[in-house]
Amino acid sequence: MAATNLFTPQPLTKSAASSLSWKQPIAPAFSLSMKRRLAAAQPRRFVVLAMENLKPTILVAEKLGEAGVKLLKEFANVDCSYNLSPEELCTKISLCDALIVRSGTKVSREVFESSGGRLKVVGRAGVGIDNVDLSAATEHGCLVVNAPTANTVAAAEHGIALLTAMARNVAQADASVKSGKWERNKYVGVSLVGKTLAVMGFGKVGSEVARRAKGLGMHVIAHDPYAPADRARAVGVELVGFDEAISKADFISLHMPLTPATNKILNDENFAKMKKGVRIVNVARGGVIDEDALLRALESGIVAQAALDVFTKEPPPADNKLVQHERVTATPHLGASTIEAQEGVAIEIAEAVVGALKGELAATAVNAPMVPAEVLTELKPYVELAEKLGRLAVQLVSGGSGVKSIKVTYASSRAPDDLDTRLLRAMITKGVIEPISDVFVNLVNADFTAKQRGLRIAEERVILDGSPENPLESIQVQIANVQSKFASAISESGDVTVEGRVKDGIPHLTKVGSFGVDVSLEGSIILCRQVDQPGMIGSVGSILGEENVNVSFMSVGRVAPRKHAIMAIGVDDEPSKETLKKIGDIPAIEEFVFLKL
Ligand SMILES: NC(=O)c1ccc[n+]([C@@H]2O[C@H](COP(=O)([O-])OP(=O)(O)OC[C@H]3O[C@@H](n4cnc5c(N)ncnc54)[C@H](O)[C@@H]3O)[C@@H](O)[C@H]2O)c1
Ligand SMILES: O=C(O)[C@H](O)COP(=O)(O)O
Repeated sequence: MAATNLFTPQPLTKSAASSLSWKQPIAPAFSLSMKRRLAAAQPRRFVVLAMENLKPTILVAEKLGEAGVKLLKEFANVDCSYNLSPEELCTKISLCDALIVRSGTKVSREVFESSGGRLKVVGRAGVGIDNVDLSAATEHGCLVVNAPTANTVAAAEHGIALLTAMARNVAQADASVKSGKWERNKYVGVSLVGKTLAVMGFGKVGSEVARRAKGLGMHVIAHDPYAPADRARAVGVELVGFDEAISKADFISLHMPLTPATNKILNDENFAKMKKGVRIVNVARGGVIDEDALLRALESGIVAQAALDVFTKEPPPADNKLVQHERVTATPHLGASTIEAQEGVAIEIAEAVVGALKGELAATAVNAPMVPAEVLTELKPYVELAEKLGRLAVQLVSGGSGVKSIKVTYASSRAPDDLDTRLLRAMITKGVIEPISDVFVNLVNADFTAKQRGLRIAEERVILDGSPENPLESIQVQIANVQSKFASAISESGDVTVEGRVKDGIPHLTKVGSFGVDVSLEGSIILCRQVDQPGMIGSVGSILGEENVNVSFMSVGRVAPRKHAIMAIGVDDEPSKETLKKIGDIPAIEEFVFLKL
């Protein structure tokens, strides 16, 4: 079975994409067979150029460590273009399959819109993804991945560097000495030992800062509404409420992401709650501090000093009053800038982007479910089954019926917690939406697209007795409140119903309406309802045979002998209209439908 590519996103046009299967890795699928064909047919120079063009293109818009660029080049054409204006980025992006940025590039909605559907992955070479419009990425089915771990230590070390440098006026004293002065009394500092440090945001960087600050003899408390208390306890840190943290602290170090909830979280109201003479370090994001309020707090003496690596606008304007302030130490967003961190980040993001372009699920996906590789391997045939059932169900609906409500029933012997259905739901959504629209659906945009189209998908689990060896016994897809072009597809519940299961790793259709069938879901399917009588299989088979349509499978499901039956015929080729008409003209056939998988 081909590798499952869960991220194959929107090619430029749907017709151009029809040859590209959801399950084919983007570049390798092209390159292997196409390269061989080109090599056989074309002069050598042309072949090289053609092969280059078949590789995906990755735009690296900010400086990335060499090791990462090298990794990217093994897989793709890499365009390293730094300092692009927003307009230049929008122009270039339509030629790129992936984009890699750091914090200096705004990946706005316009970027996704300008990509014309070609952009499949945005890689953020670092942690903070506040410079990427995640909603726009999701709406465009574009995966966003980041490199969340490789710069943690660098950021924590920079936080500690700023803390100690600020307390001892290192930057100010250095500038003074360089200007020829010797001001020993002016730059008397404060000690850290025994002082209380409030770490705001006890995640990766925050906990590393806490660990180091404890080593400096500080009393460390932390505030993080989402951090587990045992993780804090393990570092010897007490988790406290926001007000308690900021009011008890001699030093405050910020380590939370910039979100609507943390935007300007240090504002006039909260500065007023702080101890007079508090010192503040920010290596998180400029936006978590109201910079005007900080200036006022510095002027009023509430804040004695601040050390800032990040600013609301980067770079800050040259006359920025905070940067110019005597009691502020400023660095140009250097938290992640060590040789070691940049090499690590570059490799981490290159691997994530290449993996995503190959269709692998990224462990650092920001806007898609992260599914462990072993779960994905196990679910692979069920993922295929889910998409095909969606595709079949929607093709059974009469035009104009308006598909609005889908019920999916998963029958499994596993406990509900052991079955992650997000992938399956996404693929059913893809199967249902794609045949009836121009929208391309993937794991990233499936839920969004369903919601946007007013499509409700209800999921139900049926827990079976038996061995939980397989993740699922069957998947049933029902579309409610619709007419069917094949009346027998309506089950007793009144819904268009199809059900399938995986047998020996191959998806099978096992039920249509209330009729049991058994056809492997490969190629296409003809469904006929007939009066159950001898010779039917032969009649249909010979019409198809005369037209050279290869039959892969046939199965008959009936309510009772000599009553109604459903014949499901798997075909490798699409029969002509005339052939289908001849089948329809067989007197015992009451209705039939041709369904493409
Ligand atoms: N200056 C730099 O170069 C640099 C380098 C690395 C990271 N960063 C920034 O540092 C921050 C932390 O990075 P990280 O890798 O530790 O991320 P992380 O996700 O591991 O940790 C962030 C923590 O903040 C917590 N949090 C969320 N909302 C909060 C709130 N309202 N109040 C308190 N805590 C809250 C989260 O629960 C989480 O534990 C991010 O903003 C990141 O962009 C900056
Ligand atoms: O969020 C991050 O990873 C840091 O802010 C680093 O940003 P940078 O990659 O622009 O240095």
